[in-house]
Amino acid sequence: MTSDEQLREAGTLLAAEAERFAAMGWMRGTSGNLSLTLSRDPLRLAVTASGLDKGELGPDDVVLVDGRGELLPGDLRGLVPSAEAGLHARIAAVTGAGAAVHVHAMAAVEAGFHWPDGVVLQDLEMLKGIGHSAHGERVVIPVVQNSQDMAELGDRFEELYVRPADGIAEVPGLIVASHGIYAWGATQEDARRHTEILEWLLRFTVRTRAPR
Ligand SMILES: CSC[C@@H](O)[C@@H](O)C(=O)COP(=O)(O)O
Ligand SMILES: [Zn+2]
Repeated sequence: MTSDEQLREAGTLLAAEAERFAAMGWMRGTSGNLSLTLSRDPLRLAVTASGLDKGELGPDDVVLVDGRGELLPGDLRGLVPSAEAGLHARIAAVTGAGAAVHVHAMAAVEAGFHWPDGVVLQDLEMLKGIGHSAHGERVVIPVVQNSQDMAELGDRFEELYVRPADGIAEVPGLIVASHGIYAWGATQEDARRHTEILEWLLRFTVRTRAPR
């Protein structure tokens, strides 16, 4: 069972994370959302509430959702789960992530615009920060078309997701075209690191390789 106390603890953590991402300009206004996986069986996530200024969240601005991103009954506070809670839940279910971050970082949106079939990264030291080799490995950040239907977006994500195998790590990120990026990890610190490093990699790639 997930207690009110656990939810508040998650809220405290996610509010601090959101403030950090907002300060970087990646969660402008109400954009972006965050989740923590609180239990696996059944799948339960703490997810930021919808429509709030993500730079000003407090410990109570999270809700508990199920494996489809739906609000658990019994929460009478009138908060609505993030419109994208369903994709957070799918990412947690498919990848086993303990935390997921979604931001509208411009570099990710630009990269998705230039390379709608996936953004190829290679021979960059920062690739080590997402668990890949700095040399000689071709890493593709998948890009899916945007949708307002989270089940559809989840299916598009699953079609492209490659599980870790043969000593090769997963790619812990997904670009949603004309929208933003998701990144995840075992812990909130891992999800944050992946978000920040992916943003760097994408910004560098757009600056150096995008057609002008
Ligand atoms: C300007 S925010 C657009 C939203 O539809 C969405 O993409 C988003 O990132 C935030 O939605 P939210 O429901 O507040 O979690
Ligand atoms: Zn969004």
